[in-house]
Amino acid sequence: MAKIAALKGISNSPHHRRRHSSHGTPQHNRPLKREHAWQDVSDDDMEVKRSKKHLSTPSKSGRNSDQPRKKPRLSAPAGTSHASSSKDPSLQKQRKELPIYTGKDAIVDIIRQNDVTVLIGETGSGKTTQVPQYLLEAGLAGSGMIAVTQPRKVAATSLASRVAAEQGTSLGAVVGYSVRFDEASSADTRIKYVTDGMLVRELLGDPLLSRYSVVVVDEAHERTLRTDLLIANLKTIQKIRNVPTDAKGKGSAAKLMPLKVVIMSATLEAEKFSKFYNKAKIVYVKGRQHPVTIYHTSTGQPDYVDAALRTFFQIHTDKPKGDVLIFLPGQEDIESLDKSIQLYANQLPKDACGVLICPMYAALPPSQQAKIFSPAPSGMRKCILATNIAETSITIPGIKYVIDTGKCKEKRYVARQAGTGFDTLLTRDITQSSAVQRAGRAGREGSGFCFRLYTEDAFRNMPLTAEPEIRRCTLTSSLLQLKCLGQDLEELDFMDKPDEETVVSALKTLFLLGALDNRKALTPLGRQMAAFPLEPPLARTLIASTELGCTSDVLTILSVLSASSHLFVDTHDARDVAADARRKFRHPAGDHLTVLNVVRAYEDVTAGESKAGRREWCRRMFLNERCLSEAANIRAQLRDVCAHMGVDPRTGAGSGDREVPVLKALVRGLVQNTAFLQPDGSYKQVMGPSIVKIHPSSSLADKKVPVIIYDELIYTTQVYARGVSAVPRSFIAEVPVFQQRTG
Ligand SMILES: Nc1ncnc2c1ncn2[C@@H]1O[C@H](COP(=O)(O)OP(=O)(O)OP(=O)(O)O)[C@@H](O)[C@H]1O
Repeated sequence: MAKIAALKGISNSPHHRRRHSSHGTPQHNRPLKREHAWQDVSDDDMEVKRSKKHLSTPSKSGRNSDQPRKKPRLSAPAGTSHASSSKDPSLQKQRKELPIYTGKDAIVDIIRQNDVTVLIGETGSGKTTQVPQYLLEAGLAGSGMIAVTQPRKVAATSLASRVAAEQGTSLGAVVGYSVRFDEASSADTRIKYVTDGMLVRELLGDPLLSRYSVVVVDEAHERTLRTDLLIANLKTIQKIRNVPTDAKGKGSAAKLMPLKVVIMSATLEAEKFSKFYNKAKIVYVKGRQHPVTIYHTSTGQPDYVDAALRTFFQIHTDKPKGDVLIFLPGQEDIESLDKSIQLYANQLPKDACGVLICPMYAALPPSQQAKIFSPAPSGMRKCILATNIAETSITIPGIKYVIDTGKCKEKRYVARQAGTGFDTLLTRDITQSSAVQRAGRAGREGSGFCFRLYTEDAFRNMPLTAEPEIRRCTLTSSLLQLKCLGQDLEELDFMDKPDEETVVSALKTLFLLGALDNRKALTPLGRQMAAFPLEPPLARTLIASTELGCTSDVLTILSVLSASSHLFVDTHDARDVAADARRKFRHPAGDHLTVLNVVRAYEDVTAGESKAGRREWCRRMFLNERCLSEAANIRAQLRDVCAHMGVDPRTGAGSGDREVPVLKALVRGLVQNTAFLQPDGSYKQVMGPSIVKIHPSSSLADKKVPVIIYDELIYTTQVYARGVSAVPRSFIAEVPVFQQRTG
């Protein structure tokens, strides 16, 4: 690889030690200098060990893989053996080289003998891809399916592709996946990678998860709210399904086979999980296939974006071939680093290896995220800039170097007073678990390197794992789902109990939406709301639209709100230009109807323009085409759900006055997000103590209107309302809960 000494300001001396001194955002025209003194800690780093193939359990009764199996294998069920003839030999060879392979028989035996197994194995040892296949091949799934849960969509879909390839079948046949708004499965599917949220949703229609004989809860250390809901429910389900046949009685559970639960992670408080499941068996898979050498900086790096930029170019200049994965907390930092790398990369000499930058964050649509898995063109080094979306489970081919800034964004419930509050994203230091997972993204196809932009002491002082989401996030949607299952959040057997304040807030929201009555019992409206894959306020809006005859328009608006990226492209420096370009879409009532105007205009353009033409139109209008195309997909799926529920999704399409019914429907769902104008020009929440301002990106930012409703509050220097519409006061008074108050 050509050296890049010609790059302005870069020194190529290998041991250039200097204290890091820069602050603030990267300055693009400042010369780039290497500034880290790296400390190699791989030899004594406790959590990432060199290859030692070994399997152990803490209990005396556990056998390791060298011992003969006690029980003969069960015969493989129909639908499993047919795949073997077309299995790719090189993939089969790779499977056999994984550390977990030597423990295969022991793992199968332990899972066969125990209702719940906690399996801990280093990153890359083969847990997620192999254990489900071992169980299927050994017949442990019987005639049922194996569900493997993942906290994130991208992991579920990419793992399903890999395992389908290992099984020699097409995706959606023996191996499939199911994530929100996307599914690939069939009657033949035996292993299904699912997001934890999707499995919780399945509970609503099938409370005993009767289609599954094994549920593997992967990356359980993340303790997402949905994982915790699932873990609690699996315990209840096992109590019903796993009793001896003669004690089951004649109910539907009598026909079901026992449910096996496997809890997996590389970084888990195993004892805590084991205790929760009545001393469940713990199995450790030791050893990793390829070593990862870990470096820490000798001093802290307050400007982590700048530090990442320097480290990337140190690697690019000095290190052999191999792609780079950089972990950053959020989209803004990713965009900033993207620009900086681009700028310096453009100064590389013509014969130097080029840089292909691939951003990766949740707001990118799945098709865009999938691009990170494609190989870089020859003569280029791929540099992926990712949030913690790429932290667990996934294998990104080609990644040899990881740069870990040590930062992440965490959702946290900000309570202003009992019963009111909102979730906001805060940047914070990561945990040891995250650091280990991030390092584990290297060393999956060969040896790897991880450059941590924090000191070894900082690593040792990090908490082992993050606080469970159930202790720090809004519980509205989960509470509604539990109510549909006839369960109470307050009574369910959770590993960690939620905060009382958060529970009160969720109960209050559901009561205001009409999902619960004043005895906290589920109403028919609440049950209807839970059937839509939408947050309760949006589901309430959709249901209101069916009564108000504007379902078609409301579906359009909700689809854009449910897309993972924002519709409007607003950079700080071009905000006025963007506002000018989009002026023609602006609706006097605010952002929701403006969104509707944009989608209608986009549909007109879609009808007459090529893909390139549409993209160019979006660029000129400062609109995010990815958001619009994703919204179109979501809309199609919501229409299907509506049709399934007997609601005509076309209601209101093309008819006259759209403004009044659409705003009324939005008020029904966003009733808790109402604020009144104050004499000083700010707005005061009607159902909370917060003083809010309209976000500068809103079409109402410089207007003073008496009453607003909004999609969300965000907390930066102050509390801002985003996605705002002006509504007449009379619309608020029409909401049943207000009528009850005044009546
Ligand atoms: N898509 C893929 N392309 C290439 N190799 C892959 C792919 N997926 C998995 N592998 C190989 O299989 C190995 C095991 O992956 P697997 O996800 O099963 O490990 P794991 O123990 O679950 O790791 P983690 O704890 O990081 O999720 C990887 O290290 C890699 O070598």
